[in-house]
Amino acid sequence: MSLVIAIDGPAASGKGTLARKLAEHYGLPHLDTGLLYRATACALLDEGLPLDDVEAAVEAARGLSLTDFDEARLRAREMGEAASVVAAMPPVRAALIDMQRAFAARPEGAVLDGRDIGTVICPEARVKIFVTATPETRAQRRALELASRGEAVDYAAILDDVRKRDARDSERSAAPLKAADDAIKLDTSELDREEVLAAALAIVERARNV
Ligand SMILES: Nc1ncnc2c1ncn2[C@@H]1O[C@H](COP(=O)(O)OP(=O)(O)O)[C@@H](O)[C@H]1O
Ligand SMILES: Nc1ccn([C@@H]2O[C@H](COP(=O)(O)OP(=O)(O)O)[C@@H](O)[C@H]2O)c(=O)n1
Repeated sequence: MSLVIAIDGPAASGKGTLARKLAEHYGLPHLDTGLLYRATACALLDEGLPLDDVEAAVEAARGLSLTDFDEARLRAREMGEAASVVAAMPPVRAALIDMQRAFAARPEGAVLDGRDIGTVICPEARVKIFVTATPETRAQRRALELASRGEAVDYAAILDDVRKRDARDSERSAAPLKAADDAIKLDTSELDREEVLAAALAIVERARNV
């Protein structure tokens, strides 16, 4: 049986890092679904269009190619903000569903991370993990990440971004950020990357052996 692992959680909780490590461990393909929303927003910004231009956003979403992302650019601070604006529009989410489900349907399985993987994209996933950490921890991690990429960082502004994005992602009506009822919560505030991986592997192995 194929192994689909759904990882969800708020901004900078460590979803992507964990998803990458799990994918490597199990030899599965990984899709960071946040990049889809970031790339959609980026296409609008590049064309000088407003982020609330639904038609243009849907067209940009439909035209995305999974192998064609400029990650360095997409992971810039302002793209996270812009992504959460386009991600609140139901037609944009609808335009991205098939691509994500097709990825998850690969015969060997897949690891996907985002906000709605366990709830909407892969409700039948064998393993669902909801990764959390305090806003302060997440802001600190994101500040370190952006600084290491050469972005000027202001911890207070990043904490403010994290809080605003949590609110926007949780309060929207379309696929809001929330743990699926059958997701296992993993608080990473006090754990380093290896400890998070070890805890997640224990969760996956338990789920596989049920
Ligand atoms: N357990 C951890 N402890 C410390 N730093 C972490 C941990 N997990 C991830 N990070 C770092 O925090 C930043 C955000 O992690 P990332 O996996 O990109 O989060 P997300 O995908 O949830 O936005 C990255 O720089 C990553 O290396
Ligand atoms: N499955 C997903 C993934 C991301 N998103 C949106 O895209 C934005 C950027 O997602 P991301 O996962 O790249 O952001 P970080 O958690 O890495 O900061 C989020 O704030 C969400 O608004 C979403 O709505 N659904």
